[in-house]
Amino acid sequence: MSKVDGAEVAKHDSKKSCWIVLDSSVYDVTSFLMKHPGGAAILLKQAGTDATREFAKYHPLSYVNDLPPGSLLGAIDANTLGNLRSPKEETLTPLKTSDTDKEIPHVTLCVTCPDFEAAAKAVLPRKSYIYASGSANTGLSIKANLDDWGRINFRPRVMRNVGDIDTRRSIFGHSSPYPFYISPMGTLGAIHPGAEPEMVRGAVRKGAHMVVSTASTRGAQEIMQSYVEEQKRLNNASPTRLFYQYYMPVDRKKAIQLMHLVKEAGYKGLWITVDAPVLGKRTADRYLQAEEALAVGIEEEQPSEWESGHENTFAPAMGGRVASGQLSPHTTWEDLAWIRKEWDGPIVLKGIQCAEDAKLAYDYGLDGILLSNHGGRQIHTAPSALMTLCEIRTYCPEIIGKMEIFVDGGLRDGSDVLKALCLGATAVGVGRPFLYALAAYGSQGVERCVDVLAEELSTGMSLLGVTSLDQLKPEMVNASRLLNEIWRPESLRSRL
Ligand code: HEM
Ligand SMILES: Cc1cc2nc3c(=O)[nH]c(=O)nc-3n(C[C@H](O)[C@H](O)[C@H](O)COP(=O)(O)O)c2cc1C
Repeated sequence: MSKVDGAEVAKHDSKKSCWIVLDSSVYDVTSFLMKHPGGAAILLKQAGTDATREFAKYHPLSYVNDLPPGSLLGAIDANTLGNLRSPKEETLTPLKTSDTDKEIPHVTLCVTCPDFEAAAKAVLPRKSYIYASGSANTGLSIKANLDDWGRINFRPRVMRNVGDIDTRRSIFGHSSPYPFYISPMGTLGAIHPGAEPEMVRGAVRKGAHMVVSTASTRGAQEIMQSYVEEQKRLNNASPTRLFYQYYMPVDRKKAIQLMHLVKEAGYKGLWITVDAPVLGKRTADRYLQAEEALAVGIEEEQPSEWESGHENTFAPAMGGRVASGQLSPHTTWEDLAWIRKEWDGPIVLKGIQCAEDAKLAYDYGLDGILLSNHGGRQIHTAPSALMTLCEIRTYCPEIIGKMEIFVDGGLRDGSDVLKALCLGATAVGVGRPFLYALAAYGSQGVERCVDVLAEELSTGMSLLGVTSLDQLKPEMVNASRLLNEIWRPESLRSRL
């Protein structure tokens, strides 16, 4: 293939013809513009330029293999790089760029989870902050997540010799110093240049478990490699284990390939996300996309084929990739049978939002469920995980203690973890606080965030009157407000 001149690439800078350079190769992405799950605007902004640096924030290089056949035009002529266009002017003022020389408080000044958000907001580009903080529709789901932790009160016991506190908890037999773990979050390359491996290093140093997202910037094997290296540095002393969050590829063969790859890499459990058959309406992202589209001269961006969730020509092609965030609207409970054949480790359904599905998951023999509404990013006016837990306590209490039950969404104080555990949860997932800590301080921030939560947790235990987590009981909390508001069947039944 002949070399392509930078001046020629620079000419193809519109939606009629859009070329970009990635890792010294020139690609014609014109036919891919409307198929790109991240939108056409971001590609058009890079049209005629070397997009390698921007691309690496979001994707592993292997993504180029998923471009339509014939997209590769050849290698860029290295002597003509100066003729390339520079990316279109950033018309949206970033909050600030992600350079590390920005003034942010010293990490020790972060003493609560919200402090990490303030620090992250100061360093993250606007697009990244919107991606992280965003939620669905009018924001009522995320509001319920945040509020409901405060709608349960403790019922502390006193004079109980609480000098010696043990906060340990196991997840599928893997002990951790804490009953909380880092939730899976995609595209961490847009949050910190070290992306997922940087988060992993912080987790390993503190012994916290972490669930890795299918939509990670770095591949599943590379992330596991960073885990192995950090463990080695610590003489394999860290109890941290990595689990894998699984967005099911639409194509069965690719779905199986991905599962095998994840298993071989050493992930300890599969957390299948079931609350995202299609992407929720991420309102703040939509405003931004519209602004970006206008800035590059597309009046209105149609939802990409992938986003619309209909028959989907793109997703199957992405299926076998190590890291790709595709959603399959076709998954049903029946799929669990073949998944079980391919994956012999623990399986958790992530995104259970009512007692009926919790019971079904139990009947289908799942190892665990995660009560979650995806951090308020999927369905509008979703129940909080605590509300769903109260529903389970009321309508199918028999499943509590028989399978591992996790909750996530809106946890911002370590002592709140105790409320979920009193009501029967195994552990709590924490998302954004870790993401913000990573954004502002890298792995050091992740460590600090673990410390903040752990200290609040341990203090909370002493003040509640317990010394170990197995002493927690439902009567140690007053959950009446949530219990009063749970769903009631129209015809009275006491069990599902
Ligand atoms: C060249 C081939 C490309 C392919 C096959 C591709 C594929 C994808 C896929 C599958 C997603 C969905 C989420 C995920 O898996 O992470 C996505 C999202 C995204 N992509 Fe690309 N992409 C390409 C190029 C680019 C380039 C050049 C950029 C930036 C310069 C970019 C920026 C983004 C962004 C910002 C998102 C949204 C991330 C999010 O909100 O989660 N992509 N892309
Ligand atoms: C920026 C961001 C990205 C996320 N990406 C994923 C993902 O790729 N897969 C997934 O199952 N959940 C994802 N989630 C949801 C989290 O796993 C978790 O359910 C949620 O963040 C918990 O709420 P919290 O952020 O309020 O703690 C994401 C959440 C955020 C904030």
